[in-house]
Amino acid sequence: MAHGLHHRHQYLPFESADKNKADTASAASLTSQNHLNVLDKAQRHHSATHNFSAKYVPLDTISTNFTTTESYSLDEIVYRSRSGGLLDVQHDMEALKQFDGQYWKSLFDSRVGNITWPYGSGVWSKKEWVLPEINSDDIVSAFEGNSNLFWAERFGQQVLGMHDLWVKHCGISHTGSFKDLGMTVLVSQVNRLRKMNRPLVGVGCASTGDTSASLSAYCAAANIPSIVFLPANKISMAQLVQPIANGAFVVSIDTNFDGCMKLIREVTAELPIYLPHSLNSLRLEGQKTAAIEILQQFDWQVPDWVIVPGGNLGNIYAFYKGFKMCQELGCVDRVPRLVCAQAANANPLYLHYKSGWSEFQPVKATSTFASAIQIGDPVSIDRAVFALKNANGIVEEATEEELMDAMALADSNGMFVCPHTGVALSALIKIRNSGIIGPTYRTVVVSTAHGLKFTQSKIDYHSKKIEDMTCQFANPPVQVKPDFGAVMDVLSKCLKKA
Ligand SMILES: Cc1ncc(COP(=O)(O)O)c(C=O)c1O
Ligand SMILES: N[C@@H](CCOP(=O)(O)O)C(=O)O
Repeated sequence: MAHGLHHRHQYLPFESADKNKADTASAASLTSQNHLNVLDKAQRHHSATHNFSAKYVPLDTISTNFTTTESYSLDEIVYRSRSGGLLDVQHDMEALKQFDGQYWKSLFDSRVGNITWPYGSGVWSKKEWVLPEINSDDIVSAFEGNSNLFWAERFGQQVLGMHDLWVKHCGISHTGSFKDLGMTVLVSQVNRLRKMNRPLVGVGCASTGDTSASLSAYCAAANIPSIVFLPANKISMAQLVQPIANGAFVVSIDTNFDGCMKLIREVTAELPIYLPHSLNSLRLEGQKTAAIEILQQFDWQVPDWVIVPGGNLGNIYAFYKGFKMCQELGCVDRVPRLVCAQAANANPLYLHYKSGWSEFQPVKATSTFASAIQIGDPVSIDRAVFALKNANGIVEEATEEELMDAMALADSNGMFVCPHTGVALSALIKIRNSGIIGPTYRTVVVSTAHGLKFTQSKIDYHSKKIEDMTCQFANPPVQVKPDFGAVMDVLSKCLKKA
């Protein structure tokens, strides 16, 4: 039950007597007295009406510390500030600061593995920092998050001479990508708005394949219509079939992602269809929990570097925001340095960084095996720049050959990563080779989608069918006759090589 996709209250309400029993049971498994105190405090605190809240404010009021009275309730349907800039979700930090860092750390830790609705989700276990005011009954969740932080011991040592390298597998998730972390928040809020009789007939996105998969799954679970605009022939078959299977209205358009994005923005300006992109900062509230989760998984020790592949550029900001909130609320004392990694064929942020952050120029993104980040005009560019400037960040790029080799190397060391993770790993290889990342630095590479969504790229690589690519780590299967002698021959050759 804990791992199904739920939108109804399938667990007992927090205040009920049975819930108290459930809490007593889970509390019994907690070892420290401190945890018991925190659970107790949290329970009292939740039974009383808490005063945690959040609202939309213009992003530039945060990035420039400029004070303004412009703000919007999260129950409003608004994507842009009055001046046309991006919005951000701002939490009432004073209310959150009434509890110290130790309280929050213990509270979040106590909810890991809990089946109490909705806290078993890695996102909703941090509900107070995500969407504090939503009623748990309105939440649509697949108990997303709590993803594996993999110690890439062999890859780290053999390829990079590093012993403290980790891969955060955000793609091992309900629909196979990190988008689930944000989509549970967005679709839950849409569910709430529809219950409030807001005129929303559905939710509609443009997509390179992962946002659409996630949107259609969460909408289907909550019986909310979803519409997806996909660039024709530019996404993997596995990604294409996801929204089709989940009953979305799928429109294939003969353009690229940027063209689809422009169209969906025009359509949502005309029709009561909600826009679920990272342009909509609600999504990032869920995505930021991956950063908090990394800190939890390191027992609240801050890693030195975190490397994130970037496309529409919401996620790099979400990571910054998660780390920053932990610092501001006393859970940790600093934020890690961030790297945003782009495919060289879709590298507007990289070019902007290399120009010393002079005026941003979109690019025409060309075909890349990292198809989900084939984006030339990212909607969250301002967020990304803000995050990188404040996290002493770096932007790096990877050619097709570099990203495919890095993906193949990671796979040959026991992972099965997507090409976007290949982009991040290849950025790491470059930064490590330049000496900026030293051998002992604790480094986390964020893996954003499941490798099984991108098998065609692996098939092309291992069959050495890619034009102008050596495919140096290809491992094609050996064809053998159905004959014992022939099989023994190939085996003895293979064993000699080992
Ligand atoms: C698998 C995958 N990795 C990375 C990204 C980049 O994330 P963002 O658009 O938030 O930069 C995306 C989507 O753009 C994606 O689908
Ligand atoms: N990779 C994304 C592109 C859209 O990004 P979003 O985070 O703004 O929705 C996708 O899968 O569509």
